[in-house]
Amino acid sequence: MASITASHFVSRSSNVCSGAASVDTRANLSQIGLRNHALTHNGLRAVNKVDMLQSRTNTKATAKRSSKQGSGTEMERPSGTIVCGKGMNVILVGTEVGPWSKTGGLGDVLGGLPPALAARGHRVMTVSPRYDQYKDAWDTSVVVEIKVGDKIEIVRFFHCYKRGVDRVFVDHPMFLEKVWGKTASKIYGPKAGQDYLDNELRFSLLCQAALEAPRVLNLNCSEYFSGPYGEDVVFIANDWHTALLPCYLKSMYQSRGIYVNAKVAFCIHNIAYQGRFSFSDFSLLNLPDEYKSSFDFIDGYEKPVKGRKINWMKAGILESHRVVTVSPYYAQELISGVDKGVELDNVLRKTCITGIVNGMDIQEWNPATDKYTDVKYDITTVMDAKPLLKEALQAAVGLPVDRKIPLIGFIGRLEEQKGSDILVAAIHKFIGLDVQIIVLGTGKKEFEQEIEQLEVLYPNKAKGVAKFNVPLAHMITAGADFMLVPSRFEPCGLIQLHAMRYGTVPICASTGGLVDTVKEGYTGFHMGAFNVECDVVDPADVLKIVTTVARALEVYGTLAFAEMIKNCMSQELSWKEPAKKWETLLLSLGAAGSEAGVEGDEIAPLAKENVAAP
Ligand SMILES: Nc1ncnc2c1ncn2[C@@H]1O[C@H](COP(=O)(O)OP(=O)(O)O[C@H]2O[C@H](CO)[C@@H](O)[C@H](O)[C@H]2O)[C@@H](O)[C@H]1O
Ligand SMILES: OC[C@H]1O[C@H](O[C@H]2[C@H](O)[C@@H](O)[C@@H](O[C@H]3[C@H](O)[C@@H](O)[C@@H](O)O[C@@H]3CO)O[C@@H]2CO)[C@H](O)[C@@H](O)[C@@H]1O
Repeated sequence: MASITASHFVSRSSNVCSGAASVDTRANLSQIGLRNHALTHNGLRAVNKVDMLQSRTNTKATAKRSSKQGSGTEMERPSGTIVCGKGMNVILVGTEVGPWSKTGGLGDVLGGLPPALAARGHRVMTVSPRYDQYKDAWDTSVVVEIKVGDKIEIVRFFHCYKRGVDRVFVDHPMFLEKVWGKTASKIYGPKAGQDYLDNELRFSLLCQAALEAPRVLNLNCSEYFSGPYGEDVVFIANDWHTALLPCYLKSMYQSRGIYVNAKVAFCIHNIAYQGRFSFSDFSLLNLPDEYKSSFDFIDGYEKPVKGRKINWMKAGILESHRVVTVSPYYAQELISGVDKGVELDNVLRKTCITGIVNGMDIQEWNPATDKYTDVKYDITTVMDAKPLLKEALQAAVGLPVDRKIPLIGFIGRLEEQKGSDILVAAIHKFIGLDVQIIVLGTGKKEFEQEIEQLEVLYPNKAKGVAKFNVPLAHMITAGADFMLVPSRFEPCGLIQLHAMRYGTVPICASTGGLVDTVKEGYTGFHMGAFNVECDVVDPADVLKIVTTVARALEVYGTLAFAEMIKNCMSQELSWKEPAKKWETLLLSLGAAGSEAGVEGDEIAPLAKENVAAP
């Protein structure tokens, strides 16, 4: 994408728009274009060879489900039992789902939000590619044929049930053969900045498979739900890779009386990646011509081709029933102008966009139980534990071990978005202070080389690790005193949430979700907003980092600093509140079968397992 080059720019939930409310622009169009390959009840041939899951059918659960659908007898509820199955059938679709596949925050969200929705009584499925031979996911033996480009592809579904969520994995060589063994780095292309040439076909296949999954998979792992999800579902499509889902929903299914009540919420995790391709590629998507206008896009850039293009994200925004992003402040930024809206600001102004701040996975990121750290702690023991964890971290990366020296961490994808280039320029200026810094990230080669140079220049003060290293990410989050987040733009940001839960005080740019989640002087230090042009390191931004780091170091070790650590740790940062907001939003779409999920004691065991703070 152009630089925040064409690219990139420019309360916890809010709606912003300047035009009419989100409208389903095609709801009344009668669709033609039946697919020209084998069709059965669902428009695709579902070959349900052996339904291995069927053997686990739970009749009690079936009865509960039936009562929800009004076709059975309401079961008597003994007091104290968990009541689920009154809520929605929610299907989240995405290219990453943590912990199975993750290159960054998208994987975290698809990992953490679904269990929190399940804990509110909804039946929840994720659909994502099977990039690896996941040990915990079984072959359902359910196979469907899907037309992708001009070929019929055979797709198999794998499945596991974890933390109240059906995790469905779409198995096809376009995913497994390319990515096998490299889930953290090769999902989108052979290396950072380089995409697979067939990404449009890969993600077309994902979207179509995701539309099949609720209808063809007979899932019976849950004690509370059984059978296929059916057609009364609401989809959450995530980022440009899933933008075809609402288009296929209408053109292939609703036009033929299938999924008539189904709805789609389209969630933007990062508007910098939009899926812009040659205009002629529209023919690869197998969509009726009347959809062309939703994809039609002209920019001034030459990549991937000069001039007129198709833009997947634009179509996702226009064809979905609701557009969401991952923080209210980012929602405002997106409609503020062409820079921050990355040329989709005008489209978003028309459709409306709602911002809901992400939560974080408080099971994976828990200082009291973290499997990657030697010393466990909570808010009562943090001041004793952190110096020990700092020493362990210093020793692990080869910096001089000294618990008194303030230590700054950085974790992130090394893309322009994250501002690692601005940070490196600032390090040259502040490294003379009494401070150490550890930078962890992977991404663009030039940025990886920059961070790796740090230890050459400042062997006793700085260390750059160009690896995707989850244990080290946890050690930095626990052992550092400060977490630097110098993002040019940041839709929400999870790094600062993880940091605060570990009592590591963020020093952050004032953009996107960083504005919504970090309070100056109370839970962190704000540097101000940075220049969003990605191809310049603005000296003014370098200065902002240097002066704010100096300001933070002055507070380090004082009573005020201890207070900030406690403020950080005493916050509710889990998915619990965001899940409520998502629930309200999804219910407002009126997907059939929707009822508010149950809350409190009745679902306590599930809720505890999924979202409650230990
Ligand atoms: N080298 C490395 N080793 C180990 N772990 C690493 C790592 N580099 C990154 N990570 C991990 O990846 C995740 C990054 O999450 P973020 O939300 O901060 O950013 P990202 O830009 O990827 O996500 C986008 O989507 C999310 C979700 O909506 C938004 O919060 C965000 O603003 C948006 O840009 C964290 O869990 C972090 O620990
Ligand atoms: O979870 C981390 C992020 O994952 C997604 O971003 C990926 C993006 O969607 C892909 O298209 C690709 O981006 C490359 C882009 O296509 C290419 O033209 C060039 O600009 O390089 C980009 C980086 O390689 O990879 C991205 C991950 O690195 C998701 O869309 C984001 O929201 C997440 O932040």
